[in-house]
Amino acid sequence: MSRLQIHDVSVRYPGMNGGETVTALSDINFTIEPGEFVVALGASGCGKTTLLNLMAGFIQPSDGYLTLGQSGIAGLPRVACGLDLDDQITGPGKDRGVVFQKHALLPWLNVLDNTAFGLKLQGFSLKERNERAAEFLQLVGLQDFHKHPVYQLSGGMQQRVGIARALTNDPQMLLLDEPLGALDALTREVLQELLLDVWKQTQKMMFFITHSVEEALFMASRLIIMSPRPGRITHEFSLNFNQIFLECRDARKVKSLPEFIAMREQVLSIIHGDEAEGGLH
Ligand SMILES: Nc1ncnc2c1ncn2[C@@H]1O[C@H](COP(=O)(O)OP(=O)(O)OP(=O)(O)O)[C@@H](O)[C@H]1O
Repeated sequence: MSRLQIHDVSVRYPGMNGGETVTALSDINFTIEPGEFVVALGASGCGKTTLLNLMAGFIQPSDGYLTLGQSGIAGLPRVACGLDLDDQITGPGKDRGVVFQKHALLPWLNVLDNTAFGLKLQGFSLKERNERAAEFLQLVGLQDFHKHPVYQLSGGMQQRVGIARALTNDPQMLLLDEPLGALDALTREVLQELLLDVWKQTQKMMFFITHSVEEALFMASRLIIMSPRPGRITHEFSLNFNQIFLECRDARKVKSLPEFIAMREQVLSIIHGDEAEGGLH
C-alpha cells in the first residue's frame, strides 16, 4: 500500500471576467497514510473540492506536485527533475475512485450494469465484470437489486451503487466529495455506518469532504480543518470515534459521548471563527 503525498501545493484560478486571481489553496503539505480515513471540513470556499480534484488528477496545481506511492498524480511535469518516480504520467487513474454528491449513474442501465460500467470500458469480459460488480454490490448491501433500474432506487440506494462502482477498480483510495450531503438525516446515518464498514473491510485510504461537524468527527481517523482566503489546512486532529463505533455498533452512543460533544464544540468554534472572518460565501 502507498501513501498519498502533497508537496508544497498551491492552486490559483484566474479571476472571473478579468477580476482578481483566486488563490484557492496555498502551500499545502500533507500526507495520507495507508488505511487512514481523512475528513476535510471547513467554511465554504476554503478549497476542499479543489484539494480533492487535485488528488483525483482532475486539475493541476499552480505550484507543487502530488504523488501516490511512486506515481505522479498532478503537477509533476514542472518539477519532475531529480525525482525517482516509476511513473510520471499525471492525471486521473484507476488507483483513485471518486464518489460525488450527485452519483451520475446511467438511468438506462440497471444496478449491476451501472456498477460494472467502468470495467466494460476497460475491456473486461462480461463474466469478470459481473463477478466483480456483484462482489461490491454485496459489500454495500445491494445483492438483491442487480436487475433493478437505478431510477427506481432511493437516493441512499443510488449512492450505494456509486460507492460500489468506485470500488470495482480496486482503487488504493476513495475520494468522496460530500457523498451524503443530499440524503435525508436517517439515510445519511445508515450510509455513514456503511462507509465505515467498507473502510474496515477494504482498508482503503479515504478522503471525505463534509459540511457536517458531527459526521466529520464520527467518520475521521484524522480530521483536517481548512480555512479560506487563501485555502490552508489550519488544524489537524487524530480521532478514534470511528473505531469506537466499529467495536460497539451504537452510533447514537458514540455521538453522545462527552468527548465527542466537547470535540464538536471545539471544532464548531474554529469553523464559526473562520466564517465570521468572511469565509462564508
Ligand atoms: N474553476 C474555478 N474558477 C475560478 N474560481 C474557482 C474555481 N473553482 C473554485 N474556485 C474558487 O476557489 C475557491 C475554493 O473553491 P472550492 O470549491 O475548492 O471550495 P470548497 O471548500 O469545496 O467550497 P464548498 O464547501 O462551498 O463546496 C472558492 O473561492 C471558489 O470560488
